Amino acid sequence: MSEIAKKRNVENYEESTDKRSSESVLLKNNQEHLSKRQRVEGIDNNPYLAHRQITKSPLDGWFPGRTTAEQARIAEDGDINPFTNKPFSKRYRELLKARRTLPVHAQRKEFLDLVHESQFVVFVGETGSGKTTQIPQFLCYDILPHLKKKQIACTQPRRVAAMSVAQRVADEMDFKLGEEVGYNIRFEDCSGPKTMLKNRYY
Ligand SMILES: Nc1ncnc2c1ncn2[C@@H]1O[C@H](COP(=O)(O)OP(=O)(O)OP(=O)(O)O)[C@@H](O)[C@H]1O
Repeated sequence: MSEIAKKRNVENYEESTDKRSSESVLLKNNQEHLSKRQRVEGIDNNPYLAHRQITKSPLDGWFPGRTTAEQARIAEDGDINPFTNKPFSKRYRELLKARRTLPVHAQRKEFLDLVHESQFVVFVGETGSGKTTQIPQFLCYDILPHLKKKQIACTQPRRVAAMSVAQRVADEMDFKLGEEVGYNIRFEDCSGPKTMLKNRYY
């Protein structure tokens, strides 16, 4: 091989390694855009598939109406809101911590067992124990109404209660009021096509 040809080969080699190393930086950067979850899971680890945004829902493998308190606890503690597929906010985590101290949370398993085996359940609890704000959320995580466009209806004794409870539940579930959680009072309907939990006063 002549000296010139040798030199050209070396140049080509250097050029191609440079190209490869810049490609790998590019891929590395692309990977940084992936969520932590996608990076951890091997299936999504292929940077060439990053554009497909393959994400597993925290509700995968759940049977509506046959869920457990433990499944709900894990989903509530997760990174992603299973109803919106958006990351949970800091405010959500603060509210969740407070909610977990409410008496109804200690009986979530018992409540779900009763709901699964009965057509009607009469649930009695102390004032402030969490009946109004927590029970509808337990049902959302059990029935998964959004999957079949169902809606959980909660009747309220007053207009203001319907609005304020809806706002509180929307905050606790990390939703925007009027989207997944809404209310309906006479002449005012604050809900939308995604609404799965509605507080009503007539
Ligand atoms: N809008 C709100 N802002 C702050 N805290 C709230 C709000 N709504 C409810 N809470 C708190 O959440 C907890 C549970 O309230 P919730 O209304 O679910 O209880 P409850 O068992 O239905 O009470 P009641 O029998 O009086 O209706 C209570 O400690 C209450 O103070």
